[in-house]
Amino acid sequence: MGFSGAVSAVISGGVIQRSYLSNATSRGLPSGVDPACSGVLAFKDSDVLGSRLRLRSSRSLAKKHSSPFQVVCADCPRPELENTVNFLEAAALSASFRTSPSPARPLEVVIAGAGLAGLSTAKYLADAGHKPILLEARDVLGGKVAAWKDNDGDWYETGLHIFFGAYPNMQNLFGELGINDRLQWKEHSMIFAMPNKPGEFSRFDFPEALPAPLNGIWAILRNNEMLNWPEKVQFAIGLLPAMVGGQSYIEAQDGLTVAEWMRRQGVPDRVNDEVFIAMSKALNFINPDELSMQCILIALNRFLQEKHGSKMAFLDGNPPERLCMPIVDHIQSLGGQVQLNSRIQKIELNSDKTVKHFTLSNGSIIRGDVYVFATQVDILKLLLPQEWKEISYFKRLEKLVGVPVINVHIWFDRKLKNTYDHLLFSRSPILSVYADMSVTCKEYYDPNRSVLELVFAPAEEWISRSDSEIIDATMRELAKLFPDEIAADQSKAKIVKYHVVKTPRSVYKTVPNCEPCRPLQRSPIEGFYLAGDYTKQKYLASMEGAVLSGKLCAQAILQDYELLVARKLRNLQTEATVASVMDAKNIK
Ligand SMILES: Cc1cc2nc3c(=O)[nH]c(=O)nc-3n(C[C@H](O)[C@H](O)[C@H](O)COP(=O)(O)OP(=O)(O)OC[C@H]3O[C@@H](n4cnc5c(N)ncnc54)[C@H](O)[C@@H]3O)c2cc1C
Repeated sequence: MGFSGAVSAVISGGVIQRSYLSNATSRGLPSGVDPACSGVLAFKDSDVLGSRLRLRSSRSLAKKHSSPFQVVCADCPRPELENTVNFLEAAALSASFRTSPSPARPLEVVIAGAGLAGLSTAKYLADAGHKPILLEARDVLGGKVAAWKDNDGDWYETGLHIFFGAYPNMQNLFGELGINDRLQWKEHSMIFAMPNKPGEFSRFDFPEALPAPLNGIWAILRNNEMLNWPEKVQFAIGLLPAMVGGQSYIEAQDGLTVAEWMRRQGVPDRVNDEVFIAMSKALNFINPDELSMQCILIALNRFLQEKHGSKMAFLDGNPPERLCMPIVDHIQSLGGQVQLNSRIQKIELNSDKTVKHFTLSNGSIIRGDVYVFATQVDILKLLLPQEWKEISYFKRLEKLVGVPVINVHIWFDRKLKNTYDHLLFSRSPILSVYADMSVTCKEYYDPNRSVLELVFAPAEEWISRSDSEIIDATMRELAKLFPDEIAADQSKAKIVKYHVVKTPRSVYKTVPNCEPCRPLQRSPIEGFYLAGDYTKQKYLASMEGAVLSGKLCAQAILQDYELLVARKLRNLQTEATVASVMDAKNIK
């Protein structure tokens, strides 16, 4: 795909000063633009006009960012980058860290948890000239994207992870780290198994030639195997208020489950059964009778508004090495620290309820100027100091509870044929999505045997059962998906080995009325911040949400810089006074 046109915007002092539309400058930056502080976005020729209009209409987003920054949307051969305000905003936010004036007194920021949110917080703070100290409890990076190598050298993961076109902050991060080529983009389709026709699949194919939302509408209209015409029409009518009401309508649906919303809108049950059970399980590992409708509407909005929103990519290998390590290298190259096996056991407080220090499980004490908790919400709740528990900001966290999920890997003795180089929606009552990783992922590629990675959900009833029970149940479902190749008793394909990874508390369970309980990254405790996919950000509990939450957390710390430096100086003064009093009294 060639890009010969470029759109550039110079944003300074929080306002877009100039925007450029020029073929002549497409290979270079327009004059007056500092290359060191350019965020990168790509625009196709055909989209340039639309992009320019969007740039104009996006002035308001520039005002959100306090520090002056520039964004250059230059030539870039990345079809996955979409010309939307979301991408511009993501690039702008990234650029604001790199271009913020270097701090006279860099802050030492202690961050608990090296999942994507903690890594992102540390990365962007380091970009802004501060000193993150990232502490991870386990001996592996990545949290919910963690993975391990078994004795044969094969990797197994916490979860089968898909990167969507509608992940602007994630794609920006890949770009900033220079690892774009590690995203393996698949054809723009969604592929569902057909439970009533074992071994068959039904596809939603998004045509490249059409812009959003027409490509999505086309994909839905062209599929006649899952929904018939009257069902499609009734669903479209049900969705009309969302189309007209926009964001405020979407937010107002947080009080309803998907199933309740469908009934209220007169959408036939079959639409729920055919499409939304699979979608609910893929989004939050639960069924539509539990999931908040807001979650579905946010996903639909992103998938339908952005041309490549629902386009999917697999990482080309294991996430700790292929994604997390480059972030760590970046942090360390800027003077930050990352320590594994460093579990925070206690948050110790000063008399004014601010954080005095973190105590690790090995007894060591870690002090900083600022403290961030980027652990799962369930861990934060366990470690909350008694003195904070009645503060409403923390009290509201009670409603946020991690949902159980299980990730299953099965290595077979042969190459299975009834599969695609793509993510597949199993539409099984106990399985969600799956993929043959020996086909979809470069590092796991194997020409002779298949490696199925499957998300087992809902997992509430299964989480405490044995691995062999889980594998037996999985095999019974796989026999329906591969009727010619797999039998539950292994009389067809044989299992060479398997791994079962249970996560009893994964992403927060997005039941109705959770949204008001999601905390902002800035807490009411001076010098204490939160990051994590469960914190307030406009994406769901996802990798994109985790990365964005880290950026927002770093942004809040930068905004509070003066206050935090004043606090640091006060603390230094107090320590000096205590030391001199002790000296005077000759106390050791
Ligand atoms: C099975 C599965 C499939 C998924 N599929 C997708 C997908 O396809 N696409 C997508 O976008 N998202 C997916 N997700 C969700 C995604 O993985 C998460 O939203 C995201 O990784 C969360 O990142 P986080 O940093 O907020 O939290 P976490 O990854 O949970 O990170 C928290 C970190 O804190 C550490 N920690 C905990 N306690 C302490 C302590 N006391 N001291 C120090 N450190 C501590 C933990 O070890 C962990 O490393 C999936 C998740 C699962 C489980």
